[in-house]
Amino acid sequence: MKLQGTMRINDRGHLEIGGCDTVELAERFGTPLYVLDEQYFRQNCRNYNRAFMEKYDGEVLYAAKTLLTLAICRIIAEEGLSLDVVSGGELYTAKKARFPMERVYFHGNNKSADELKLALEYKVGRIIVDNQYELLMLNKLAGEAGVHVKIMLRLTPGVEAHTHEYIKTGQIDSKFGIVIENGQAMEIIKQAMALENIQLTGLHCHIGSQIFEMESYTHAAEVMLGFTALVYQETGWQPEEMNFGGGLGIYYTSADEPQPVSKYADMLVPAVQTLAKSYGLITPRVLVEPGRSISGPAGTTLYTVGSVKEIPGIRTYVAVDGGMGDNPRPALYQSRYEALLANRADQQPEETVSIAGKCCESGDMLIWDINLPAPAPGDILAVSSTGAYNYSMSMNYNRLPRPAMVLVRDGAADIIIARETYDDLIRNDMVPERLGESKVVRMAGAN
Ligand SMILES: Cc1ncc(COP(=O)(O)O)c(C=O)c1O
Ligand SMILES: N[C@@H](CCCC[NH3+])C(=O)O
Repeated sequence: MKLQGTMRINDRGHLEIGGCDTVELAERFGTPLYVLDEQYFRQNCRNYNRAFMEKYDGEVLYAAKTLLTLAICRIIAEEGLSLDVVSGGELYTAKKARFPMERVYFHGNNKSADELKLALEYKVGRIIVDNQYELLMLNKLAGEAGVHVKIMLRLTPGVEAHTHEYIKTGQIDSKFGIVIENGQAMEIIKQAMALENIQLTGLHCHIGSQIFEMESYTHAAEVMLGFTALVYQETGWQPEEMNFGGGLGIYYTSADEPQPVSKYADMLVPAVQTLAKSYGLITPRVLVEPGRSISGPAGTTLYTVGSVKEIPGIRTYVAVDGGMGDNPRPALYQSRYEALLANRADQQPEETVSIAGKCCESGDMLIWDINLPAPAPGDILAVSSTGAYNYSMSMNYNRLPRPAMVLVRDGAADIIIARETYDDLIRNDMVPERLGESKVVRMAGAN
C-alpha cells in the first residue's frame, strides 16, 4: 500500500496516521473505523486554494457528497472553500455547522419544492438549476418568497470523460443538465433571462469523476466557451462565472496516476482565458467543485480480520468485520483498493489472499487478490483512499451499524461521527398496535 499524507510505519511496526498508532485507534474506538487525516485533508484544500483562488482569483467548492459532517463543514469553512451541496440534508448539515450560506451552491437534478424553499430561506449563494421544470418552479417559489435568486444553469457539454460508465456525466444522454447540442440550452437561457425573480450569473458543467486526462477539461472549456459565444451573439448575455465541476482522479492503486491540482488549474484557467479572448468575451471567473481529490486520499478504514478460509489450490478468503456496508464502491463500480496489515506493517507480503466483507452477498468482496503477510484472526487491516464516497454512501444492509469516524492530527484522535448502536438501527421502527406487545400477550393467553 502506498503511504499517503501523514502515514508512516512506526518503530513498533504499526501503521501510524496523524501521529496516532492505528492499532491503538482500533483498540480504543473499535472496528470498522474510518480514520481521517486532518493535515492531509487540509493540505488538499490548500492545494486547490493556491492553484485556483490565489493564482487565478477563482473559487473552489468542496463537493459535500464525498464526505460531509458538521466537523468537515468547519474545516472547509476555515480553509476558505465554498460548498457544493445536492440535497436538503447536506444543506441542513452546513447550516447547522454555521457554514456561511453565501458560499453554498445548491445542485441536484431533482430538487424538491421543499428543498428549494429551504435554500431560499437560508439564502444560499447560488442555485445550480438542472432543468426547465426546476427553473420555472424556482422562479415561482422565489416570487412567493419575495426574493431575487442568483442561479447558474447546468449544461451537458457532450464531452467524453474516460472513466467508469456509472460516474461519467457530461455526455448528452445523461440525466443531468441541459443539452447544448440540440438547442435546448439556448432556449432555456433565453427563458431564464426573461424570468423576473431569477438572475442568471453563470453556466455550469461537470463531465465526470475519477478523471486523469486533463484534455477532457480543456475540451469542456472549448465547448462551453464556444457555446457562450453563440449565446452572446444571440442574446447579448454572457456569464460572469463558469463552473467546471469536479472530477480530478486520485490514487487508489498503482494503476492510477493522479495529476497535480496545479496542472489541472494551469491547463483549465488559461484555456478559458484564451478562448474568452478569442471570442471577444469577458473572461468568466472559473469555479471548480472537487470532492474526491480532497477527501478521498485523506481517509483510511481499519477492519479486524475474522475468519480466514483457505480453499486449497483455489483461494484464501480473509473476512473482515465490515465491507459493502461501509464501502459499497467495489460492489458498485468494481473499484480497486490497496491495503496492509496495520499491526504488521513492517512485514513483507507472503501470500495472495482476497478480502471478503461480512454482508450476505457474494459480491461483498473488498479486494480480490492482494499480497499480504499471511493474515490471521485479530489482525488489523487498513484500506487506504476511503475518504470519499465511503461513509457518505454507507448503508445498514444486514442491519450492520455504520462505523465511527475519527479525525487524527498530531497524535490526537477525536470522534467526528459516533458509531451507530443497535438502538440506532431500530430508532425509526414502528410497531402498529395490532402487532404490539399486548396482542402478543393476548394471543399467548388465548392459547
Ligand atoms: C456536479 C458535481 N460536482 C462535483 C462533483 C465532485 O466530483 P469529484 O468527487 O469527482 O471531484 C460531482 C460528482 O461527481 C458532481 O456530480
Ligand atoms: N459515487 C461515485 C462518484 C459519484 C460522482 C457523483 N457525481 C464514486 O464513488 O466513484
